[in-house]
Amino acid sequence: MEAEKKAISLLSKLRNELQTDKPITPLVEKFADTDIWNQYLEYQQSLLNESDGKPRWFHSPWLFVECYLYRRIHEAVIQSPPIDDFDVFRESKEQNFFESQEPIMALCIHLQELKKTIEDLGENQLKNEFFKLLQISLWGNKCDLSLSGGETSSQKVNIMNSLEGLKPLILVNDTERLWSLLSSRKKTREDVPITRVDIVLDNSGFELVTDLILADFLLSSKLATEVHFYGKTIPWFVSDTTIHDFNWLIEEVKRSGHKGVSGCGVDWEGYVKAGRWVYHDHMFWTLPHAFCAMPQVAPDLYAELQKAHLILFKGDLNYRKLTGDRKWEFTVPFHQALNGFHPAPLCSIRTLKAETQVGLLPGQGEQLTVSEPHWLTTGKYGIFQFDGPL
Ligand SMILES: O=P(O)(O)OC[C@@]1(O)O[C@H](CO)[C@@H](O)[C@@H]1O
Ligand SMILES: [Mn+2]
Repeated sequence: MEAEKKAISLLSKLRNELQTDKPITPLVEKFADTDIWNQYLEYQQSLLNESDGKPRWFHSPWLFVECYLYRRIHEAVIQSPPIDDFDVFRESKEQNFFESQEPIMALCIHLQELKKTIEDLGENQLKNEFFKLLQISLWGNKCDLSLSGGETSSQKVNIMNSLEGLKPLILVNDTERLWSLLSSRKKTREDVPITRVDIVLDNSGFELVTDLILADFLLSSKLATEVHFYGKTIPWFVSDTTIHDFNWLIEEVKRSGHKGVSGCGVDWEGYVKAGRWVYHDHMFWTLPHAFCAMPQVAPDLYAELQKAHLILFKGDLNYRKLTGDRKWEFTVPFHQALNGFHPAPLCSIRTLKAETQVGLLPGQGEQLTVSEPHWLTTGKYGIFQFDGPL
């Protein structure tokens, strides 16, 4: 109880600093990333003129301040042993999973049925299934909990029946590029025995299920031979996936009373055990840096990503970090906005929840602004945006 009281008082102090626009203060508790965070704060300070004073909550770049908020929440917890490994968002993540039971069941059963005949599918049928599961993983990204302030944001209906209707909402659709990359590698499998797809995960709960279904399909269809996942090392943006969430979810799926569903859990655990699914932790994902800083800040992680043949970046926050969260013109090419970040061919799979979007056709963004002023932030629209050699 003493520890809880301490954590709560640190959190109220944090809330007060935020609400009254106090200066952003250095982190105090020694942790693996503390020095890097404090250096980044100094860097933000160095961007200001002397008369501007210190970085503050209402005046510093949103990406930095928002990441800092979640890092400070974590600091309040690690300063309060013995509850220093407590995940303050765990309950809402688990609730999201349980509230999405029906569509989860429908997806798992669909996958199990598909796998029974997958060897006999023709090229076009396989491609259609690939596109379907990609779209499910895209719309799964609607279900994050930070946009709804932690309020329930689960998936209630079976999304498979809605895909056709949602297609016009995909503003950039580079899925053909993903297909041609993976299917041409598969055709030359004898010369290229390994195809590695890396997935930089976003939210746990329903979205993670859609990502694991896609990852299972990649192996079952032989479009990939191994899938590597990246999650967060600390609780992050309410719903983001940690290793605990990843293992917990597989275990829950395995424990389902429905055979089709539990079969998925058994297969997924098997992939992990066999090393065909590999989960990686790295503190870089919970730093405030844009991804173009990765070669300097986390060269080991950059080198790991370079081993992939395709990297899928799930979600809105990853898109903001890919593009540096800048106010780009809508027509700036994605390649340019990546600002030198090209570890391997990559694709952002994201529903739009923040005001950064590049790679649109001339006039496309302006037209949307006229008809729907909030199109950038509601999560209604989505993109598959690819960058890689033609
Ligand atoms: O990365 P996700 O889960 O798709 O979305 C997270 C996110 O949309 O939630 C925040 C709103 O509170 C945004 O800053 C952030 O980009
Ligand atoms: Mn998220």
